[in-house]
Amino acid sequence: MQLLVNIDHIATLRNARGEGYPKPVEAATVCERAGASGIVFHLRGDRRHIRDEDVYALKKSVTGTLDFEMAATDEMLKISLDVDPHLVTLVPESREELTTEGGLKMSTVFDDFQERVFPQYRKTDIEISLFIDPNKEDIELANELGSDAIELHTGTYANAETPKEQEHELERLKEAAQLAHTLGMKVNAGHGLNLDNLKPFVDTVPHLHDVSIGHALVSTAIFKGLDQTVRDFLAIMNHAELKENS
Ligand SMILES: CC(=O)[C@@H](O)[C@H](O)COP(=O)(O)O
Ligand SMILES: NCC(=O)COP(=O)(O)O
Repeated sequence: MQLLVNIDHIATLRNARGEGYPKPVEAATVCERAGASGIVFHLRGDRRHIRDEDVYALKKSVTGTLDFEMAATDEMLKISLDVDPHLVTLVPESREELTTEGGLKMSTVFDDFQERVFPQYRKTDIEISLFIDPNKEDIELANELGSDAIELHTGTYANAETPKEQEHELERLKEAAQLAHTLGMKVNAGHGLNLDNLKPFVDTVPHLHDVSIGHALVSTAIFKGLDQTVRDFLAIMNHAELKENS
């Protein structure tokens, strides 16, 4: 299981004053030195946080996995093909949302992805991951498309208000991970994970490959420092992995 740190909100802070700091690329270096296996960024159509120049700077400096999250627009396809990250994670996106609000509706995007999107990446080594909700139909359609990976949207779990709801969401995520793994896809996950909800998640959900964490990690880092915070998230993930392998 790998921790990929999403550094979008380092850019949010940088953009708040336009002084050029903190630099996402410097944050990425600290995260990798602290043990993160890679970096995620979401280049939004409205460029509200990460900007094109950040993407190219990250491509130069990140040594581990570089995960380019994006909506599957022609503009983003072109940039991602030029940048050549290890992984693209396709997500739904709307300008009005504060953050990604749900997974891709695979039945809606299937034909377009099959005809326009997948063929362009299939000429490259870039792996494709689809950000989807933990349900059978979306996972099966992701597999039918030939996706390398899915990223399970953990937001509903993260926002669960009662232990019962949380348990229900964990069960859905567990079944979804098992199905995707059985079908031969990598299982990634992320959205809304924090130091409180990460442990039950990694203790319950099997076959996790990349777990991407951003907003809560960057927020915690304000108090604890980025290096220590990455180590604290990693400790939870490594402990779960040791338990699984023992
Ligand atoms: C796909 C996902 O769950 C998040 O990474 C989200 O895309 C982050 O975007 P924001 O940083 O704009 O919330
Ligand atoms: N893909 C999910 C991600 O990169 C991080 O999401 P969040 O922790 O910022 O909600």
